[in-house]
Amino acid sequence: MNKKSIKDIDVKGKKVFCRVDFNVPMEDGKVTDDSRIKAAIPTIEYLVDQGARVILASHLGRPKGEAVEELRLGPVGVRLGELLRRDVRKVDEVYGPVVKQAADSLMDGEILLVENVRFEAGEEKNDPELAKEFAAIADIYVNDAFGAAHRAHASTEGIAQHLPAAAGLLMQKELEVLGKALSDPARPFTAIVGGAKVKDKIGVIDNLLDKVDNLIIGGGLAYTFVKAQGHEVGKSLLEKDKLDLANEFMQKAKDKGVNFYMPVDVTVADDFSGDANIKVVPIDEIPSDWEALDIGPETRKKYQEVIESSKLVIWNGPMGVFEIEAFAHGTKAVAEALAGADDTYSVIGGGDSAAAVEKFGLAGQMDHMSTGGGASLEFMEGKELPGVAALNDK
Ligand SMILES: Nc1ncnc2c1ncn2[C@@H]1O[C@H](COP(=O)(O)OP(=O)(O)OP(=O)(O)O)[C@@H](O)[C@H]1O
Ligand SMILES: O=C(O)[C@H](O)COP(=O)(O)O
Repeated sequence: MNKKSIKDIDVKGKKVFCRVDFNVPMEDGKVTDDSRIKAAIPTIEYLVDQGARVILASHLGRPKGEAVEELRLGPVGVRLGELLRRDVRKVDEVYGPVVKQAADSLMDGEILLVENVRFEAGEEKNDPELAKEFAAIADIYVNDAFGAAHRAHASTEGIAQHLPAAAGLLMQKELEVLGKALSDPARPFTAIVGGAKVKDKIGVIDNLLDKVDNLIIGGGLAYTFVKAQGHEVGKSLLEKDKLDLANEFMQKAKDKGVNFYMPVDVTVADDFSGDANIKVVPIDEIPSDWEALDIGPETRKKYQEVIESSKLVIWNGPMGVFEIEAFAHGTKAVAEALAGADDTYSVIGGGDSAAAVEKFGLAGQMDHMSTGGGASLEFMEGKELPGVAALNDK
């Protein structure tokens, strides 16, 4: 990584404004998945151990510039305190005199959590005045919020213009793992791209076709490719305006010598529900009034073989409607193959694939689970992330 990390700077006794991504799911005022909080702990502990005065800031949800009671960071602070086994002071303001006073009264190694930065309209507008307010309470800026690094907001980008700015340990790890995968991958290198729509994955497929040995397609987006190959897809998801693009991608794969894997059989249903009638059919026999909601057993087997023979796999997007048990087999088979393949380095590109892996209880067996959904997607598209670009070069 060519950006400064917290290990390159002296933080002792300094007030460090540390942007984290604590955008976690909550229910009834309790955090229901704390993986993103856990992922930030190494940076927070490092700062504490070095004697920094730590000011943590995060967004939660999309409150659109005003205070929303359910999106306060109180429960997040409580969970963080439990995980760290330390006091985490929490203020109910994002910036201003109360926050400044709390920050100034921190002793070395103490931690303060400010309120949800998206309660301020200036956050998402990257308002320079808000960025200056953030900078005014600290000596150093650390960005550990990889999940929000694709956003050019006041606490992810603007503030870095006013303070020495370095990456946290999570940010550093995400950039190193994803960066190495794209620039110097172990081979055979396989990408698995699934999810709902081709539209959302155009940049990723295009960029990965320049780099991978194998590209596996699954999920709802597969059926636009299936149709482009001349098969009927019934009521399956189809983006008619992306048929030419699907053909272009398949041609590009051929030109580049990339093995392009598509479903050979699918689970179809007569309704989008767990109670629907379902059956497995070959890919060229999808009935006109049925919908393909998962890859079939032959496809699972083939995809598992490709995974097992790969040295590196990047996975983004589920293979089917994994939220419904009957259509979760394909996604589960991919997750299990990645978990079981000891010689395969597995990178899960955040978002729904990460949620699926968590749901199957296989997270601990993956080599790298990205904490970024949109951010890892943009990274895989080859885009520069503003929250990274703004940090100081080494
Ligand atoms: N065959 C299918 N038909 C309809 N929907 C599908 C199908 N396969 C997968 N999906 C749905 O696609 C959704 C995930 O798509 P999306 O593109 O949002 O995922 P992602 O890229 O993993 O996530 P994120 O955008 O959060 O990173 C899931 O809710 C899943 O149910
Ligand atoms: O959950 C995420 O992907 C990040 O926290 C970014 O959230 P956002 O999409 O609301 O900017």
